Amino acid sequence: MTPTRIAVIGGSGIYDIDGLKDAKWVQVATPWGKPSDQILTGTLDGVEMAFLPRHGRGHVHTPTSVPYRANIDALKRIGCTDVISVSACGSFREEMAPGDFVIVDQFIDRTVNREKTFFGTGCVGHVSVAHPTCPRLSDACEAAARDAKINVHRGGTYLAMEGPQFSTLAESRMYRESWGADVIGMTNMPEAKLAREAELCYASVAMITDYDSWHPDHGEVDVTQIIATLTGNADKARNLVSRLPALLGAERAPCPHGCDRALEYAIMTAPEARDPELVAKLDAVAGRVLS
Ligand SMILES: CSC[C@H]1O[C@H](OP(=O)(O)O)[C@H](O)[C@@H]1O
Ligand SMILES: Nc1ncnc2[nH]cnc12
Repeated sequence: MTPTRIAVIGGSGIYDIDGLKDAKWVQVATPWGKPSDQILTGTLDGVEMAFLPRHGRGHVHTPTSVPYRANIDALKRIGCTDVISVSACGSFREEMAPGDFVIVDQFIDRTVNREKTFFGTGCVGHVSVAHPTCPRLSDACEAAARDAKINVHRGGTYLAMEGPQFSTLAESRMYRESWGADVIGMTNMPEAKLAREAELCYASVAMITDYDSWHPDHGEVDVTQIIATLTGNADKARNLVSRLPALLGAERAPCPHGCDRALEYAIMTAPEARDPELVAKLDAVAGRVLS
């Protein structure tokens, strides 16, 4: 058993969490640049917690400019073991209504303008993301949502788009009808891929704010409508997060799905061919297998 440290990455509308004991905002330096903001650390029910606002306090970063690699490195560097992403999303399903939460289990990555890996020339690694979210952590998120009386759907495919503009009507219909996506957002990729490379368990809680633009009765999505739904969603998300420490516990057994061992056989580059500079940058993310 090893100590649990739960990280929460807060999306649009969620810039802090309440109730942390010994709460302190800390700056974490990383070889991948500055994270989106300082990280709020503390304990909740005796479990170590870390909260990072994805867009920064004041919502400074666009979905494209979020420093995804620095964020995941920083969380790993301070000892986080589990990462829960809480994000605002549009829905492609009538039954996934604004105000509902979806515990996402698959992604379609349509982002094109982001750094998506910690690896590179001189240290090549390939991890599997066939199952990009952690079932154990997703179980805890689902249980927390049910305890908090949130209308929650287990499982769903999240289409990650580049943004920052919302989709055209033709794209919205294609994602829904041909591609089978359930929800749409702009940030869970490459975050989930990077969490896997960093051997972190990752779960995604999608908070539905709108029906994107496909729904004949709801017209096109706009930010005013999203913000109106976000306020209620943010309170529900805080309630969900407050229940996680009791469900996950202060000590954790190795992940039964292997998230914490994702790099075991992933690195292809022969030790003598590795770039020492890149290997040094990978100290937090891949130190377990590189040192
Ligand atoms: C405020 S609407 C669009 C914006 O909201 C979502 O952000 P996050 O995933 O961080 O909650 C969506 O992905 C867009 O970035
Ligand atoms: N419809 C939508 N498309 C993309 N990102 C979103 N975030 C919230 N609603 C969204």
